[in-house]
Amino acid sequence: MTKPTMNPEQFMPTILCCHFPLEEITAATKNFNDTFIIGAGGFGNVYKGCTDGGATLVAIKRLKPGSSQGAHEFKTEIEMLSQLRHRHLVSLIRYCVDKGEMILVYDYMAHGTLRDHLYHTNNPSLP
Ligand SMILES: Nc1ncnc2c1ncn2[C@@H]1O[C@H](COP(=O)(O)OP(=O)(O)OP(=O)(O)O)[C@@H](O)[C@H]1O
Repeated sequence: MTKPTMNPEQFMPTILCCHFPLEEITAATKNFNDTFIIGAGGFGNVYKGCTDGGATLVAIKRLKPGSSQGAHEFKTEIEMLSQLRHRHLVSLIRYCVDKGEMILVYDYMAHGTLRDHLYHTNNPSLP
C-alpha cells in the first residue's frame, strides 16, 4: 500500500510549531533504524532521537502506510497540540511533511507510560 501523500505547500494549519527537515529526522534515527523504536500506536512507530546537536531528546512518530489514523488526524493533532501547553500534556514541538512522510516530533517523556505506572508494568526505566 502506498503512503498517503500531502503537499507541504497545501499544508497550512494554524500552528505554533515549526516544520522539521526530514534530513534531520533521518539523521536522528539513523534512517528510522529499528533500534531507535520505543513504541508503536495507531499512528505508526515511535522512535527516540536526539536533535539540536545532541541537546534535545525527542519522540518521533512516523505515520505508517495504511495507518488507522491518517492525514486528517495528522493535521488535527498538529493544530490542537501546537496550541496547547500544559505540564501534564506532552508537547508537540515539530512536524515534518516531506517525500510522502508525515512525522510528528514530541518532547521525549522519560520514566515510562501512564499505563506502566497504573498497572505496574515491568519497565526497567521506572523508579
Ligand atoms: N513523547 C513520548 N515520549 C516517550 N515515549 C513516547 C512518546 N510518545 C509515544 N511514546 C511511546 O510510544 C508508544 C506509542 O505511542 P502512541 O502515542 O503512538 O500510541 P498510543 O497512544 O499508545 O496509541 P494510539 O495512538 O493508537 O492511541 C507509547 O506507548 C510510548 O511507549
